[in-house]
Amino acid sequence: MRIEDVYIWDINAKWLGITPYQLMENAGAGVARVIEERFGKGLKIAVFSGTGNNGGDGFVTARHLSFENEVALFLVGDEAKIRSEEARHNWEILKGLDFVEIKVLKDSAYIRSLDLSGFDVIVDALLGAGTKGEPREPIRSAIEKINEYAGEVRIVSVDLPSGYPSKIRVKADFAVTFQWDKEEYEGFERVVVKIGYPRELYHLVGPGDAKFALRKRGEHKGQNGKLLVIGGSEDYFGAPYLASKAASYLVDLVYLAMPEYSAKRISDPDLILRPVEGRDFVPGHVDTLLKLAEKVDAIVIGPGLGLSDETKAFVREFVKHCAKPMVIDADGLKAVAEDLSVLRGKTFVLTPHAGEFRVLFGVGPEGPLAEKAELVMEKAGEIGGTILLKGAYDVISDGKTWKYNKTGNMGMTTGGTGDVLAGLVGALLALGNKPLRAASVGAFLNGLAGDMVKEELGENFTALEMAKKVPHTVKWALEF
Ligand SMILES: NC(=O)C1=CN([C@@H]2O[C@H](COP(=O)(O)OP(=O)(O)OC[C@H]3O[C@@H](n4cnc5c(N)ncnc54)[C@H](O)[C@@H]3O)[C@@H](O)[C@H]2O)[C@H](O)CC1
Ligand SMILES: [K+]
Repeated sequence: MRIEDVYIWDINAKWLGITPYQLMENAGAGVARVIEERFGKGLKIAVFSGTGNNGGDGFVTARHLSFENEVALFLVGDEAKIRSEEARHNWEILKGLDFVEIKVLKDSAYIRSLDLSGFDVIVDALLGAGTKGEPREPIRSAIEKINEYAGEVRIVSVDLPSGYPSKIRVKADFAVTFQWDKEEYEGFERVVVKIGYPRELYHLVGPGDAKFALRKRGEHKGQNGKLLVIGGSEDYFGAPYLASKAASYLVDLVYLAMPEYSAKRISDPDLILRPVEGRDFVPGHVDTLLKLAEKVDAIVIGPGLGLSDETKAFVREFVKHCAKPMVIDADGLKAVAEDLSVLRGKTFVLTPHAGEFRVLFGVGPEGPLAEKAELVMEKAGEIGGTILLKGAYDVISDGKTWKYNKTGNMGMTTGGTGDVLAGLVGALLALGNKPLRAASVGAFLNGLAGDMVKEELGENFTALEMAKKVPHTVKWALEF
């Protein structure tokens, strides 16, 4: 688990109803418990808090320890800077108490004059996962003051030694960190305490994943992703249009390559049409499209292509020579199913439903979620890419880990919802997301769009209404 996961878990935990207040209470209670287990009670304890949530954990720790210990709480910084609601809430509680001595320290010189020799334990809750760069004043002086007592006073850090990973960090006996050890933490002893997360958070896709996936890269035109959608045939033009329309809300430019015969049916100013001659895609179109592919960040290939041998040969030839991240969907899946070797060395997401999964791998995904996940993970590992298995719960795996998505509803069995999904996954790839996150968040937003449309129109809706809901799903996720 990485620090980024902490923020995704906190947001997804809130989505499940586990509030940041509960997490902070459990974090502070956990630190207090470990301190009393290790050092006993009736102690003189100094808690140093910063103005972030690490400091917030310190406020809770101070309150819990004050029940059977003498506690002094030093806030280092301006209390007006205490940012989060949960940290402020715990600060207000502390200020309302009488047995905890509180000092607000803003002046580095004063901090450097402190005498901490009378304390048995110092709790370091100055900086945590939100640290950026070397510790700045007055936090820096507090770190150096605490370090004067390393070896003679017990020093316990909350989450990580403040200042880490810079060299100017608290010399802690150990850190009490939360829920799991983090990959980035090393060089100091950690004690892990749980703070109330359910195991589902390892796998369930939520607004936390979406927030990280939707961070816009630059604000300049054309930096926020370019996507090429390849689809359509003599009989179908709706599918590639739906994929393109949905994607156009997330990326700057969407090129839509279709046979000219059906391209005539599309007139949407948001899309850049790139018709190719004829009625269906054939191998002769590969070079033209590979040239077009050089201009974009990701590709969706498959919606509405049709299943003629020529078209399937076109798909395999294109995939074999394409160097960009690809979503292979719908008829494109049946084309590559005939020769999976074209996927070797590629970056891709396959988006099969159960039937297409069976065509691809000769086995149907049955049974409970965990069994399906194992199968999807095994097949994704075998083909070296990411698979998004669509279903009541979508299951996504890159062969190393797996995710599942619960958004969506039965109204989405209507045609075209898979095209919207393929467009969203392609757009998220084009925004620079890795395939696992692009596929997971694509499934999440697609289902959310379906849920929002159902809210409005009931269960009879079209995929076009879903595509038009995409901006609302993005807004909801970013504001969550
Ligand atoms: N799920 C969990 O693990 C939980 C963790 N909790 C605690 O939350 C902190 C992370 O809180 P956050 O507010 O994001 O950041 P910090 O408190 O670490 O610091 C931000 C704070 O400090 C200022 N700051 C940042 N860098 C510097 C610097 N180099 N010098 C000086 N000041 C700096 C910044 O301006 C902010 O004011 C995590 O570590 C856990 O302790 C939750 O409480 C419970 C769930
Ligand atoms: K800390």
